[in-house]
Amino acid sequence: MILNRDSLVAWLWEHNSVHMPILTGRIEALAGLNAKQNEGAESYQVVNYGVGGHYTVHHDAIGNIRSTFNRVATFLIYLTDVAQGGLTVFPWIGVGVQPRRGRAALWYNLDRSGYRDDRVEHASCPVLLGDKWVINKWVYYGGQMNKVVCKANDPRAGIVQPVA
Ligand SMILES: O=C(O)CCC(=O)C(=O)O
Ligand SMILES: [Fe+2]
Repeated sequence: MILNRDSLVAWLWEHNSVHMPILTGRIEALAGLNAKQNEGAESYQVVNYGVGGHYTVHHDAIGNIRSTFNRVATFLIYLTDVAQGGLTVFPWIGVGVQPRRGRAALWYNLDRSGYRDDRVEHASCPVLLGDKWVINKWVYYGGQMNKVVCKANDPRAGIVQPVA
């Protein structure tokens, strides 16, 4: 038994269903990021928690390494309402997200230098009543080159564009 986590996990790939590329397109439109599997992101991770199911405080970034394959952002989609419990909580910033079918949360795991931002440690509180289903989309740092760094006049790029 894994103590820090009690949930079932499966992976969904872009080619597994015609719906996946549509979902990816929506994530890209909302987040302004490249969320394509391999190129800019991981495949989808589907998670199911039953009563008592939880995930203790953790960080989605892999270690504290600057890697183009580290998870710059998390797009978490809630597939179900949960009758009681099951919130996603961010203890350092004091935010809790109540699962609601169709709701999504987006946060950045890395800072502008590519190191992990400890403030976004989070947990999934135990499900008290009902059943919780979510999908994770982890977006890679390196996949955003043409979305942010090389896009003219994007303030997130941190590059001052010469005024003509
Ligand atoms: O289920 C949640 O609310 C959060 C899931 C999570 O943090 C993860 O799978 O990394
Ligand atoms: Fe997480």
